[in-house]
Parts: sequence; C-alpha cells; structure tokens
Amino acid sequence: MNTHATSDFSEAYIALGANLGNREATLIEALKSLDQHKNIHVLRCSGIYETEPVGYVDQPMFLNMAAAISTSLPPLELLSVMQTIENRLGRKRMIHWGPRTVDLDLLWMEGCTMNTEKLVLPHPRMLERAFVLMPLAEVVPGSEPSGLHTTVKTALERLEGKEGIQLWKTCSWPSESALSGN
Ligand SMILES: Nc1ncnc2c1ncn2[C@@H]1O[C@H](COP(=O)(O)OP(=O)(O)OP(=O)(O)O)[C@@H](O)[C@H]1O
Ligand SMILES: Nc1nc2c(c(=O)[nH]1)N=C(CO)CN2
Repeated sequence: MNTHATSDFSEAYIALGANLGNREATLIEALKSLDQHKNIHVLRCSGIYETEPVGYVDQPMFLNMAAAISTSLPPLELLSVMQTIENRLGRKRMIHWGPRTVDLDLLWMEGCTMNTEKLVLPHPRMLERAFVLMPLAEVVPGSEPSGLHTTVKTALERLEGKEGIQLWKTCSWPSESALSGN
C-alpha cells in the first residue's frame, strides 16, 4: 500500500461490497488488484462492516468497506479498471441490486462532477446509504474534499436521525501486509 500521492494524481473514493463466496477474501483481492495497477495507489482502507441487504432484501448479508485511492487515471478509465476487477472476481449481473461476489462503486473524485450514461459523480445514491457512509467516514480526511455539497459526517448524522442503522463492524482493517500479501 502506498502512502503518498504525487501531484498528477487525484484522490478518489471507492465503496466495496460483497455478499457471495468468501466475502472478506474477495474484498482483499479487489483492493490488491487496485493497488497493483500502475496508475492507482490505495491510500487508506476502512474497517469491514457486516450489513443488512438494502433495496433487494432477500439475499445474504453484505460485507462493506471503503477505500481512498490516488490515481492518475481519468474517471471513465478508472471505472473501466474497477469493472475489469469485478468481472475477474466473478461478478455476474443478474438481479438489480441483487447478490454479488464483489461490487466496486466510484463514489467521487476530487474536483470532478459528471453525469453521463456510464458514470455519475458523485455517486447519486451514496448519501442515502449507511453501508457506504459509515466506512467512508473512516477514510475521508478531516478537511473533506469538495463536490458533495455536504460532509460525510453531516450526511451520516442526517441518516442516523431518520432510521436505525443496522451495521456491525467486523474488523478494523486491512493491515498493509494484507494488501502486500506478506
Ligand atoms: N459512480 C458510479 N460508480 C459505478 N458505476 C456507475 C457510477 N455511475 C454510473 N455507473 C454505472 O452504473 C452501472 C451499474 O453499476 P452496478 O451494476 O455496479 O450497479 P449496482 O451496484 O447494482 O447499483 P448502484 O449503482 O445503485 O450501486 C455501471 O455499468 C456503470 O456504468
Ligand atoms: N447492505 C448492502 N446492501 C446493498 C448493497 C451493499 O453493498 N450493501 N449494494 C447494493 C447495490 O449497490 C444494494 N444493496
């Protein structure tokens, strides 16, 4: 895991989810694959949370986490790398919001908003999802990057006021050695 971004790299935030197979091993594999890409550095990882399925509820519990990365890739190329990793790890798209071996969502990239068929940034549903916001709060820096029109902390407090949040933190994460394979 790299700890420094260089100037032509910008910071981006990714939500990871898995509810089929060896969920934790798949999340680690996805992070390793991101970090091994020459234009992506994994900067920080949240803990892993076990979460009730949201949306389509008749499916297994998820593990969710978030990561801060730095990347020199433009947004659509980053999305394409993420989708290649999802496919390699066995993601099949069968049911909308249904079970998946791994899901990588691009939440937002510093200084970048866009609204195209392939990619919407910031992610349009991120502020409604405790399974995204709680891990994300662990990896955003104190001075949060712009573009969200709210802070992650405020969005999470708003959500907590609306509904009881069912999340269980299962472990604090991935040590560098988990990513490097040592
Ligand atoms: N910010 C984004 N991150 C990831 N995919 C996005 C984003 N914005 C748009 N998309 C598009 O959404 C499509 C569907 O993505 P995916 O199958 O991962 O959705 P999902 O995870 O089931 O649902 P949700 O988008 O609500 O999280 C992708 O093919 C991608 O082109
Ligand atoms: N708990 C939980 N529920 C979900 C998740 C997820 O990652 N975690 N992802 C979904 C589609 O992106 C739909 N529902």
